[in-house]
This record gives sequence, C-alpha cells and structure tokens, in this order.
Amino acid sequence: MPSVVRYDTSAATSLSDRWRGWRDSLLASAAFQRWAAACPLTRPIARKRAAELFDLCVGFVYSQTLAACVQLELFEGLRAGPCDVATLASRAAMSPDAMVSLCEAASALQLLERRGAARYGLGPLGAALLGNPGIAAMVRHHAALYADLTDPVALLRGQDSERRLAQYWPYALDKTGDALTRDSVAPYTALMAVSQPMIADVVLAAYPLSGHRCLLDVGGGDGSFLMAAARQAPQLRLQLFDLPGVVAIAQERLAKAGLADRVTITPGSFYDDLLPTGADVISLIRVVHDHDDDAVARLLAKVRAALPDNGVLLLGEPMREAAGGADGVSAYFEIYLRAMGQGRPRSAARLRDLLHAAGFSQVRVLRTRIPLVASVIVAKS
Ligand SMILES: CC(C)=CCC/C(C)=C/CC/C(C)=C/C=C/C(C)=C/C=C/C=C(C)/C=C/C=C(C)/C=C/C=C(C)/C=C/CC(C)(C)O
Ligand SMILES: C[S@@+](CC[C@H](N)C(=O)[O-])C[C@H]1O[C@@H](n2cnc3c(N)ncnc32)[C@H](O)[C@@H]1O
Repeated sequence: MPSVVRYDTSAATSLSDRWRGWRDSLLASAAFQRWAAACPLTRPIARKRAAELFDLCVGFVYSQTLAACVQLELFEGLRAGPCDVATLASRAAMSPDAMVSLCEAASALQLLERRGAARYGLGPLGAALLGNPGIAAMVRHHAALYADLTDPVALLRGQDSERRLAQYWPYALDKTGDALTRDSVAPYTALMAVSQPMIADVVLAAYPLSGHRCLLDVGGGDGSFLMAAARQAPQLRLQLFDLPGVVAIAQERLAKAGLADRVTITPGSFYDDLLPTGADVISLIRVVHDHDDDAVARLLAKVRAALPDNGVLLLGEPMREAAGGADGVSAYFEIYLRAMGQGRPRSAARLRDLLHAAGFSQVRVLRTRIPLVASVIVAKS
C-alpha cells in the first residue's frame, strides 16, 4: 500500500495544539477524574466518558455475544415470539445456565429482552437485525477479520501470517483476477448480495435513476444492485462489469430474475481492460474504497472515458466522517481494509479531489438516509 501523509506538520505549536495539550493533561490526571466524578455538575460527563471508554475496552465481548446469537440463530428462533430458556438451551446444545448467561448478556445489549422468569424474546436491536439479513451475514464473516486481529500489532506491521480476510477477498491478492475461480469469489459475492438491499435502498433513494436510459454497474457483483435499479426504473437498460468468476454468478442470477433481455454482461478487470460504453450513468457501489489511490485514479479515468458528455458517475459507499462526531465507521474500515490488504476509507472531500483530478465536474455529495450504510456522490463526465 503506498504511504499516505495524513498529518499536518505545519502547525505543531498552534494555539489549538496548546489548548488540546492542556485538555489532555487535565483528562489524564487521576485527581481531576476523581474531582469530575464527585462534582454534580461534571458527573454526567465523567459517567459518559467512562462508559465510552468501557465500551472500547470490552467491545470484543459485545461482538462475540452477537456472534453467538447469530451462530445459534437465536433471533430467527424468537421471530414468532418469546421462548423459555430450557427450549432455547436444548436447541443450542448447551446447559440452561450457559443459555441464561448468553440471554442476559444479549438482553443487556438490547439484542434480546427478558420476558418473565427464564423466558426471553427479541430486543429492539435483535428485531432490527432481522429486518436486514445482511447484518447477520456481516457478523458471520467477521470470524475471518477477528482471526487476523488476534494480534493487531502484527497485522499493522505486516507480520501476520494467515491473512484470512485477504483470502476471503481474493482480488486483494490477485489484482488482475485472472486466477480467480467461481468457487473462490462465491463467498464474498454471496455476502455482497445479501447486504446489497440496504445499500441499494439508501443509494437509490438519494439518487433515483428514473431520468436515465442505461446503467453500467462496475464491480456489480451478482447483479443485486442492478435488480434494485431495474425495479425502481422500468425503462432502464442494464450493463454489468465484473471479474469473470463473478459475472458467471451474475448471469444466472439475472436470468432467474427475468432480466436476461435487459442486461449486457461483460467480464473483465478494470485494472487491465477498458469499460464497455453505451451507458449514460455508471455506478461504483462499494468498489472505490477497496482500492489504493493510484488504482482509483486509473479506474475513474476509465469510467469517464466510457461515459458520454454529461454522463453521470454514481459513487456509493461508506465514507469517513459522513455521520459526523465519533466515527465508528471510519475506525472499522480503516482496520478492515488494512487486514484485507488494500484500499482505504475516504472522506467525501478526498473523493471529490480524486474525481476532479480525473476530469469530472459538478461533483455533488448527496445526503443519504443512513450514512453509516452508504453515502453518495454524483459527478458529471
Ligand atoms: C416500535 C416503537 C415503539 C418505536 C419505533 C422507534 C423507531 C422509529 C425505531 C427505529 C427502528 C428502525 C427502523 C431501525 C432501523 C435500523 C437500521 C436500518 C439498522 C441498520 C444497521 C446497519 C448496520 C448495523 C450495518 C452494518 C454494516 C457492516 C458491519 C458493514 C460491513 C461492510 C463490509 C465488511 C464491506 C465490505 C466490502 C469491502 C471489502 C470493504 O468492499
Ligand atoms: C465489495 S464488492 C461490491 C459488489 C457490489 N458492487 C455491491 O455493492 O454489492 C467489490 C466488487 O468489485 C469487483 N472487483 C474487484 N476488483 C475488480 C477488478 N479488477 N475488475 C472488476 N471488478 C472487480 C469484485 O469482484 C466485487 O464484485
């Protein structure tokens, strides 16, 4: 990965640094912390900060509690209504005591809810998860990420050996995609397909495709985004470009969906090949953040070359700082993509710069309903 300068050396002793230095030494002082927790005016802030730090310390336990619920299909099992602990324990092949621990932990995290003695139902977050099957699939595939993160410093030093996440995304190891078989791309293609509906919802609500004639989805996976676009815009012709192993899956999926006559599918690698022409809008959905800056610059140039004058690029993916404030999405993708071995999360401002450098104009950042799922940028060729 090329090194990227991300710090500002020009204002090392600025006023803001001095203010932050004073703040940091105060916050780092045990005496100040004791005082802040004791004083009624500052106590709510002290409790909030303590809780935030606690969440960071134990987040892995939260994630693994969720992973156990997903693995045991607890939420599915409670979809129809609450259930007693003995039944849940016997379904999960564990002792009732162990099941109580899991259910209590999950209830504390709002995944489940205690509904009387030794009886549990869905909690608000467990119920919300059922509405988005993509989330459970993400939780399952985190096994690879967390295996790589067992030694986070080794991962950051590039000394990790197994690289399970990179194997899960084999195009991160084989950039041309030449050696990728259908079997090797099938797991990530299935994950992208099951998580695509929540992406398509926010992207197509932010930028409806009703005014367009033909959409080319580059890195379009099994065609799930095209299917959502086709439902929204019945006049739209469809094109898909992806690696050969992936388009083989897309071909079958789109034919099954009755879209064979509306779609043209082109196998290839955007590292090596030109993109097909003919579309007046080209989408890059969850594609750009997978690639380093130089590769993105080349990809954007190819997208621009494939568009007519005034054609539209539609870029959708989670972006840094999109939700403002504390930014778990940035932290997640920063480490995730490091484990994957290429790419990086970018802010809308950084993407705007890359788009301008590739010759795009009228770059607009569109608000989406749920920025943590995806933000959207459109630009004209
Ligand atoms: C009913 C009563 C009384 C009140 C209602 C109150 C109310 C209005 C509640 C709101 C309920 C509601 C509608 C909730 C909606 C919840 C939603 C939409 C939740 C969505 C959550 C999304 C999550 C958790 C997304 C997680 C995404 C992850 C982890 C994504 C990972 C992505 C990866 C790994 C991508 C990889 C691709 C690569 C390689 C980077 O290119
Ligand atoms: C993270 S997935 C996103 C899939 C889909 N756009 C979605 O949002 O569900 C990235 C996609 O880009 C494709 N891809 C990666 N490298 C590629 C390349 N060099 N040429 C063409 N497609 C590529 C992958 O096969 C995969 O389908």
